[in-house]
Amino acid sequence: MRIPSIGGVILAGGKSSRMGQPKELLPWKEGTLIAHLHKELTGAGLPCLIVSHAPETIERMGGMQADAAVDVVRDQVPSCGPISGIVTAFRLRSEEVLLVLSCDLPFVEQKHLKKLIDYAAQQSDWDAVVVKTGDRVHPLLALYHRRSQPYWEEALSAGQYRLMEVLQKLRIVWTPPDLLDAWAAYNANTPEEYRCALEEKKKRESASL
Ligand SMILES: Nc1nc2c(ncn2[C@@H]2O[C@H](COP(=O)(O)OP(=O)(O)OP(=O)(O)O)[C@@H](O)[C@H]2O)c(=O)[nH]1
Repeated sequence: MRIPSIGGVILAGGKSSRMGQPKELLPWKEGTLIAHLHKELTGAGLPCLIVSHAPETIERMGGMQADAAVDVVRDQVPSCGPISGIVTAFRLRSEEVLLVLSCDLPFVEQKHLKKLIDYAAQQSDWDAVVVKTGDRVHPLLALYHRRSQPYWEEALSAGQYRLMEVLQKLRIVWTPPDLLDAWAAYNANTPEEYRCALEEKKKRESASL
């Protein structure tokens, strides 16, 4: 399916209660997790929208490249979980397709995003292309077509905030389990998972010396 335009979206409006501090602002590489994701999205040639509960903090602390385009906005309907962010992004952006990322993906790189986009372009008639690694699905590492917007809007108005329930209504293409490796979709939700990501990063750095 030809994809005329794609916008990148990072959801960073969660409570981070398991992490105990805002996950998106954890140190990562030369900056923060969110700056890393912003860099990978813009590196893949996509404009970037960040939907956050604390836009001022992100603009101040994110360490994002000053020259790259980024919009940081608040949820239009706050406190309803990732669906709030997805609806806000569809309302504010005009692209046909949104590449939606959670803010806690330390190992996502532009090569993964490009693979996902290339794969999606080869598929037809989808509302969503969602990453699957092994038997795990990753609805916040996914492409959503503007055709899916009414389903997100409807869920938000109905107070039904579970991503998987919306997904059940969409025409979904799941990526083949080997398109992206499990590390690419690894989420750091807890201090333990963040430590584990830091160890993996160190291993990779020493392997590349
Ligand atoms: N814009 C926006 N993003 C959200 C909201 N809730 C969660 N997210 C984002 O959605 C992604 C997945 O969120 P979770 O990890 O399930 O939830 P969380 O609230 O961040 O973390 P926990 O409190 O530990 O569950 C993260 O990138 C969150 O920042 C919200 O209300 N608005």
